[in-house]
Amino acid sequence: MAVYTELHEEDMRGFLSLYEVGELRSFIGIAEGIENSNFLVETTQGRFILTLFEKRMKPEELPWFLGLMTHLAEQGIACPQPIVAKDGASLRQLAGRPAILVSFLEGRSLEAATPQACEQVGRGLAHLHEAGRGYKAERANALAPEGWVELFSRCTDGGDQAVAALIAETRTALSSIVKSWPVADALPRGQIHADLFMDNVFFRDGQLSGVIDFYFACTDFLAYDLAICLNAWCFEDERHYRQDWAEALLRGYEQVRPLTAAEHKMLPVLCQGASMRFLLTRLYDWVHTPAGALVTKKDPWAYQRRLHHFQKVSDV
Ligand SMILES: Nc1ncnc2c1ncn2[C@@H]1O[C@H](COP(=O)(O)OP(=O)(O)O)[C@@H](O)[C@H]1O
Ligand SMILES: N[C@@H](CCOP(=O)(O)O)C(=O)O
Repeated sequence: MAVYTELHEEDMRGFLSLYEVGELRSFIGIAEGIENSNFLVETTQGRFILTLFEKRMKPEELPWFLGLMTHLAEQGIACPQPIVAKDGASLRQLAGRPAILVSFLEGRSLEAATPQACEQVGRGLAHLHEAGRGYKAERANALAPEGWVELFSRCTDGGDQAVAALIAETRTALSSIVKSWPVADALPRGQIHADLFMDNVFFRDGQLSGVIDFYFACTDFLAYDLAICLNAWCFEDERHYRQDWAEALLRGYEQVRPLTAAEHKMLPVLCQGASMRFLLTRLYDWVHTPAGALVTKKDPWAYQRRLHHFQKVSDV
C-alpha cells in the first residue's frame, strides 16, 4: 500500500484546472509503490499519474528528477513525462506536498523474468544511458559507498539473532567492497536509473513499453546500473543465478553500448556493491519500520544471497 495522503475530489479538480488536460472523470489511489502517493487520474483527454512526494524526497532535488525525465522523454525514452501547467510550471503543491502530473505509460510489469525480457531490459538500459548523455546537471548518488557506510551505522539488531548475524557478516563484506570500489574516473559515468527492478519496467505484447520511478536516479558509473539489473533480474525465485538471463541482459546492453574492458573487469565488484546497496536499504527498513506499518518490508536476506553469489565469481 502506498497512498500516504488522501485527496478529495475538489482538491483534484482544482489541481487539474491549472493544466490543459481536460475535465476530471475519475481518480483512484495506486496501491503499488512504497515511496510516494500515486493516483491514476482519468480526464476527458486521457490518463495521467499524479504523484505527491512524501517525506523521503528532498524538495530541492525534485527539479533535477523532472528535468531528467523531460530530457529522456524528448530523446524518445518511454518514461513518464512531466506535464507542464498553464503557468509553465510542472512542480506545484497539493495537500501540503510537492506534486506533479506525468504522462501515463501503457503496459504492465512482469511477474517473472525471461531471457527475452532480460535482453530487452539490457537494451533499454543502454538506450537510457545514451539518452542521458545530453543531460548535464549532476546528482550525486546518496546510496554509494559513503552512503552505505552511514546507513549501516544506523542499523541495529534490536535483540534479534538473525538480524545480528546479518549485521556481523555485512560489516566485513561492506568494508571489503568499499576498499575495492573504483575511483570516480575509473569507469564511464552518466545518468543512471539506479532502481530498474521488475516493478519499474512495463511490457506490452511482449515488448518493453516503458520505464518508471526515476526517484533514485543519479549520476554514477553506468556499469553500476547494469550491476543493479543483474541483481534484480537474473535470480530465479530470488535464489538461483541464471547465467543465461545474465548473458541475455549483457548482450542486449552491449548491442547499444559495448562495455569497456575496465567495466567488464569491475562487474563482479559492481554487482557486489549493488547487492550491498539493496541489502542495506532493506535491512534499515527491516529494523526501523514500526510493527503494524502499512508498507510491506522487503527481505534483506534475498540480497545477502545475491552478495554471496557475486563474492564467488570472477566474471558475471
Ligand atoms: N507513468 C506511469 N504510468 C503508468 N503507471 C504508473 C506510472 N507511474 C506510476 N505508475 C503506477 O504506480 C505504481 C507506483 O509507482 P512508483 O513510481 O513505483 O511508486 P514509488 O516511487 O512510490 O515506489 C507503479 O507500480 C505503477 O503501477
Ligand atoms: N527496488 C527496491 C525498493 C524500491 O521500491 P520502488 O517501489 O520504489 O521500486 C528494493 O527492491 O529493495
